[in-house]
Amino acid sequence: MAAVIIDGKAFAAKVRAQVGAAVTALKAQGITPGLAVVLVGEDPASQVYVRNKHRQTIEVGMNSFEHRLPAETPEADLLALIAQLNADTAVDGILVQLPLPAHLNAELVINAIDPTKDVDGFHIDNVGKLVTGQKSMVPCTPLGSLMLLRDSLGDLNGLEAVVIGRSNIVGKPMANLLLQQGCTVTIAHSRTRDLPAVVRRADIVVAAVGRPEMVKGEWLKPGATVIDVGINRIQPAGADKAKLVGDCDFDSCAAVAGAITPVPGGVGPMTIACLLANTLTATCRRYGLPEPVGLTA
Ligand SMILES: NC(=O)C1=CN([C@@H]2O[C@H](COP(=O)(O)OP(=O)(O)OC[C@H]3O[C@@H](n4cnc5c(N)ncnc54)[C@H](OP(=O)(O)O)[C@@H]3O)[C@@H](O)[C@H]2O)C=CC1
Ligand SMILES: Nc1nc(=O)c2c([nH]1)NC[C@@H]1CN(c3ccc(C(=O)N[C@@H](CCC(=O)O)C(=O)O)cc3)C=[N+]21
Ligand SMILES: [Mg+2]
Repeated sequence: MAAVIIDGKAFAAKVRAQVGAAVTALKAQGITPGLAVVLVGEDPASQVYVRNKHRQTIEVGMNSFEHRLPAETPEADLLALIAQLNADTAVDGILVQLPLPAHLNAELVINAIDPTKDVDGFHIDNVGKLVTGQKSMVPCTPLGSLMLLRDSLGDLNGLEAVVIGRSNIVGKPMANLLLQQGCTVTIAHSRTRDLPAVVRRADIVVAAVGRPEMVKGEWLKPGATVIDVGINRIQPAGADKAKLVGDCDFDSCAAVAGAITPVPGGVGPMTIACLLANTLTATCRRYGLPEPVGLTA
């Protein structure tokens, strides 16, 4: 049996429609949510994401504020911009695109953001709240991945989950969310011994590695649900155009999995949809309004 292909692009469109409807209702009360995105430097991939975020922010009816700074921007200037955005009443959400140029201390910069406006959920206050089960802003990629898993599988209690990757932006928050959902969670990484054997026990595999097509179908338990977070641009031999692939070898995995997200069209679109959902959530909390249903963890 071939796997169900999880349509993240379609799911993300539904999330954005729900966000858009909520924004329309807020605007009728005189509130327009605003998202500020800060991009330092000229990384081409980052430019594409920032452009997509801007377009989709406008499409759901929010205000979008873009701040593009030169690669050599001094840290003090970036911190001053963040202080200004923290104080700006038109700004409900702030995202600083990562990675930052090497001379900037990303940890310091992220922790300078007002945690209630930290729509990436990377501020240490939000990380601590997520780990201890307090209400927080949840990182967009893990939140979007969880929405897809709950839609595919329903109740996740008792399931074996293996998260490959232990980064602060994907692997660790994903593992914490799955733990909260009642999964038995294993976090694998570059030091893991016998990764195929670890992956084989999983009902849920989340691959966030950054290695093109690394996870093979033979590693999977038949029927497993596979969330492929990886975004890798590769140059296939003989082809003239670069191609986007995930961290999973799609064809061999789809032959064994029960369900799998494609790349593109899987987790990527959910990440941006959840960024908008988090901006809406931040706005509702700020005004003491009820939070949107189904858009938080
Ligand atoms: N779809 C989306 O919206 C998003 C996609 N991404 C993509 O997800 C992927 C992961 O991103 P990110 O978490 O930032 O990446 P990082 O490079 O920060 O982390 C990668 C993790 O994978 C582990 N790893 C590397 N090689 C191996 C290996 N051979 N076996 C097992 N584990 C390994 C590393 O282990 P160790 O810690 O030991 O070094 C590390 O924990 C990338 O492809 C990125 O482009 C990222 C963000 C959003
Ligand atoms: N502060 C911060 N927050 C982030 O959330 C953040 C970041 N920095 N830095 C970079 C990563 C990466 N990321 C993606 C978002 C959307 C797609 C996406 O929409 N992907 C499309 C394809 C897009 C394409 O063609 O390149 C898809 O998978 O279908 C991918 C990757 C967010 N990130
Ligand atoms: Mg406003």
